[in-house]
Amino acid sequence: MHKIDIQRLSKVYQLGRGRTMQALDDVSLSIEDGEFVSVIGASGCGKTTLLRIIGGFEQADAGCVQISRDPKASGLATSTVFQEESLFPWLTAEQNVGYGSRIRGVPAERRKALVDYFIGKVGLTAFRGSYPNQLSGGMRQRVSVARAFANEPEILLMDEPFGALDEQTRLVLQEELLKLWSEHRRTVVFVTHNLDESITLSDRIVVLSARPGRVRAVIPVDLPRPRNVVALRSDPRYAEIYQQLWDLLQTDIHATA
Ligand SMILES: Nc1ncnc2c1ncn2[C@@H]1O[C@H](COP(=O)(O)OP(=O)(O)OP(=O)(O)O)[C@@H](O)[C@H]1O
Repeated sequence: MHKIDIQRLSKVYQLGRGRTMQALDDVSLSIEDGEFVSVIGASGCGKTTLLRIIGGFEQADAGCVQISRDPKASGLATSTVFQEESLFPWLTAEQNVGYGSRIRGVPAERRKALVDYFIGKVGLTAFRGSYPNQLSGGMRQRVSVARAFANEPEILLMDEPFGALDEQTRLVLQEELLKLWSEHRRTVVFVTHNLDESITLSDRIVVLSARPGRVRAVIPVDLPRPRNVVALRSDPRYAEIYQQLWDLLQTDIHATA
């Protein structure tokens, strides 16, 4: 049984006055338990829409998404990390990280252990009492990642979580995410515009066509793990995959630029 089974998904947005916008067309995709899958494609091809439908934030017009739940799991089915800052500004870093488990009624002792652990894992123990506006952009995204893991979800949905960060911070956060993911295997669906990021992180990369998004190709990333986010780039296989992605994308990118 697949962890996520997406079958013949289509989405049409109603824009008013009878106008419509088809974002996705007949998208089918299966994602395995514990797999890290990235979704790339030209701007506006429906990547976020796909993620939002998987997360239950948006309804499909046709097709369906089936998530196979683990009967032993106590956490959420999905937890989402957005590109834009989604922390509660009136809560400290640790309160943000613990928010989901508090709402789920996780006992205080377990909640504290989860918060301590994940705040530590993203290197923010010294800043646990700081409010979001007292943290840098990179630190805020670390809090968002820690919060998502602390929700103990079966599936992590990540929508360009590092898109607004500078290159060095992005690399550091990619490395931290890879470490967290290898220690706490979750199924991850990761939307990005960044080809390097998709290769560095993923087991497979789903390339969507320009709008309406259709699955153009699914590229396996057969690079060994654990991966060093910088050293990986000198692997000849990395360059081959990059070229393959670029060849698939460039017609769409020229058409939509
Ligand atoms: N709520 C909405 N109402 C109407 N149209 C929408 C809505 N959300 C998205 N769209 C349109 O659907 C299409 C797909 O949008 P989506 O955000 O899923 O694409 P994307 O691939 O994530 O884009 P980007 O890479 O630029 O972030 C776009 O043309 C967008 O304008």
